[in-house]
Amino acid sequence: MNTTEVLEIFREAGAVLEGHFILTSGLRSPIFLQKARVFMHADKTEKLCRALADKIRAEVPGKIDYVVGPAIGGLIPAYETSRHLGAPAIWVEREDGKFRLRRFEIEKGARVVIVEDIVTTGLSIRETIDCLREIGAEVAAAACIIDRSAGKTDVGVPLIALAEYEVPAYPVDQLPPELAAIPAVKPGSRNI
Ligand SMILES: O=P(O)(O)OC[C@H]1O[C@H](OP(=O)(O)OP(=O)(O)O)[C@H](O)[C@@H]1O
Ligand SMILES: O=C(O)c1cc(=O)[nH]c(=O)[nH]1
Ligand SMILES: [Mg+2]
Repeated sequence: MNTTEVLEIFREAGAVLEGHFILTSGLRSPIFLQKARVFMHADKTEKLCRALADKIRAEVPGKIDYVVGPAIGGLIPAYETSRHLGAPAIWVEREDGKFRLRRFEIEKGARVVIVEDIVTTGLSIRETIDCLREIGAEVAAAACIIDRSAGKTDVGVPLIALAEYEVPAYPVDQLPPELAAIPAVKPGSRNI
C-alpha cells in the first residue's frame, strides 16, 4: 500500500481536517489527521494494519514478543497490527504526564515493536521507548500509519511508516498570518 492509497482511506473517512490545530508537540498546523475517524471503521483499519504488519515483518527479522501502542492514538492500530504479527498487544498510557505500562508486566529482555498512529516530531515514540527501556524491554523498531515528518524524524530505532506525508507545522511565534487568524483547537489527549 502506498502513500496515495493510505491518504485516500483517510480522505474517504473524513479524517483530513483543515483549520488551526495545536499538536501534541506544541507546534501549530493547518492540517490535522483525525485518525479516530479512520479507526472507527474496522475494515479500513484492518486494511491499513495488515499492510503495516507486512512492512514490519519484512524489516524486523526475528521474534516479536509484544506490540506496544502509546495511548490513546496507538491503541487501535497496535491491536490490529498485532493480530497480523501473531503477538500480543499491550499499551503504555500517561500517569502524571509520563507514559507507563500500568496494566501489564513483561519479562526483562522482551523484544517489542511500538505501533503508533501518526508521527510528527517523534516525541511520543521517544517517550514510549524511554518507558520501555526503563523496564528492561528491547525496542526492535517503531512503526506508524503516517509519518508527517516524511522520514526526517529520528527516534533512535528504525521507524517503519506505512505512508509519509509532509505537512507544515510551525512554532507558535512563527505562525503565518492566515493561520493566526483562525482560533486554535487541540484534538489530542496529552495534558487532559
Ligand atoms: O510525533 P509527535 O510530535 O509526538 O506527535 C504524534 C503524537 O500525537 C498524537 O498523540 P496525542 O498526544 O495528541 O494524543 P492521542 O494519542 O490521544 O491522539 C498521536 O497519536 C501521536 O502519539
Ligand atoms: O502531531 C500531532 O499531535 C498530531 C498530528 C496529526 O495530524 N494527528 C494527530 O493525531 N496528532
Ligand atoms: Mg498519541
